[in-house]
Amino acid sequence: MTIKVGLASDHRGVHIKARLVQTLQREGFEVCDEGTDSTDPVDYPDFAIRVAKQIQDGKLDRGILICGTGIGMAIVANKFHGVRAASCYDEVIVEMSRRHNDVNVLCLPGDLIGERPIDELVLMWLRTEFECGRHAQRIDKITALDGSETSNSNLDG
Ligand SMILES: O=C(CO)[C@H](O)[C@H](O)COP(=O)(O)O
Repeated sequence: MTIKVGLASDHRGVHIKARLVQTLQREGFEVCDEGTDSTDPVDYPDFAIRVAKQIQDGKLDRGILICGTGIGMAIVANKFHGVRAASCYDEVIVEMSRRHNDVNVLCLPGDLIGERPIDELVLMWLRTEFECGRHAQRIDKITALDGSETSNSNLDG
């Protein structure tokens, strides 16, 4: 089954996004490019929302968001149910984000990652499986927090 991947960036990640769109299409992924498409300054929440909402709604399997640090994108994306977003770029952290945390939205720091082998890093992330096992019950506890912001007995201790 073809994996559907949504990508979005702000002005600081637009060049990396353009490169990744081409790489992922070449590698056989179904790619949904949600902008931005120029280096004109934009607000990263507007673009994180476009991808995170589709993950929440089951229309995309994975998301890749790029801003200067990856942090703002991750903060926004994690507001959406079922989204597990993390800002990472180191090879070990990127791999672990899949194996232990089942991260489904990879947030990249465009300001830092320009010289790194970004294609290999992202392809590795897309192809690394969640280990399940003991990690699955932890993900279940995270998922249980979705929608329970106002009366959350899970946070009482
Ligand atoms: O990294 C980011 C958010 O986490 C943004 O890319 C960054 O804050 C944008 O800053 P500026 O408007 O100065 O380009």
